[in-house]
Amino acid sequence: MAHNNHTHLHGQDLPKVLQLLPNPCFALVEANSSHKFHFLKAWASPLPQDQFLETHAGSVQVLLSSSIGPPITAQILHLLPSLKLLVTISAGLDHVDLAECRARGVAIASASKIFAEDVADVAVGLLLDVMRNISASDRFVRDGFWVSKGDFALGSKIGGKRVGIVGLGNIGLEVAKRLEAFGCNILYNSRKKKPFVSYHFFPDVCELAANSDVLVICCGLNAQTHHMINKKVLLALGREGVIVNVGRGAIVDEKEMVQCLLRGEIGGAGLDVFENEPYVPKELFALDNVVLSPHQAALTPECFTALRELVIGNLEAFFSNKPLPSQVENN
Ligand SMILES: O=CC(=O)O
Repeated sequence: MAHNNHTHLHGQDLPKVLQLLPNPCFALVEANSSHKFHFLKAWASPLPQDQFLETHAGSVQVLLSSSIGPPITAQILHLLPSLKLLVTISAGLDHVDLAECRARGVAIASASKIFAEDVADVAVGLLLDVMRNISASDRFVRDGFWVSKGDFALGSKIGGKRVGIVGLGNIGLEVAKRLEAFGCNILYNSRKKKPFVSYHFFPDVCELAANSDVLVICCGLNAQTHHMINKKVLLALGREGVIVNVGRGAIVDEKEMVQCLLRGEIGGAGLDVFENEPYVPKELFALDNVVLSPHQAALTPECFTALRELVIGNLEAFFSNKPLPSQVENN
């Protein structure tokens, strides 16, 4: 095809990066690197997605994705036989068919290192809030009850509490570091014992719950962790026990958790993630021992800037055959 628009021709010649859906973070990436990469937007094409992918099947080596929106399925990967790299702007990988990526030799770069500190801050914030009644106290004061009713219910001390971290990855380690400074005793459950930490390891999550005052869920969602925090684990955590979830909603059996909270079988919950977002079980709205947050633990402007740089770094590394800055293991 003859091109007389030089800039346009130049753009077409740049390495291609595919996006299936619009995303504010992809827009930031593009704003800073449109001179280096040609961003193909399936969502902006009049063609149906499958047809758009077929049109570019031979040339697309990189796909940008996020955990919001439709998953990266075997069917999508099948339509992209030249794909070599999936860059996801999430820490979680539960939206990706990892086995299919493995089978096709598609490398994955994620954002888990970037989000770890911010997510850990929110995990600790939720823990403090539930245990010291911060949000509930705020409502108490605003509603004028300090004047009309007097004292508010006591919270419990943070120092000395046994905190069981489920998933000692980037996020879990940051949670542990922060809560150690509060004087908590850190325990954990993970796929494998970590040789580089001295925290007590529990191979069984139910045992961990039975030995913890608080469980902080920091692991990824996969077939093994789906509903891993079931009724048995919740009952083992016990009447005073608090659950904090900054992983994925479906790691906890949400229906059982709601029942346990309603029956007083666990002490409280601080939740940034839910099974059916953005829908939150309504029963939770009336509970003062529950703190709710709209899956925003990772969302800070600082994080977005770092994320933009990380994505561009991965794209540059890939197209110049260098090691990827944030490749994840997919064995
Ligand atoms: O939930 C957010 C993420 O996985 O990054």
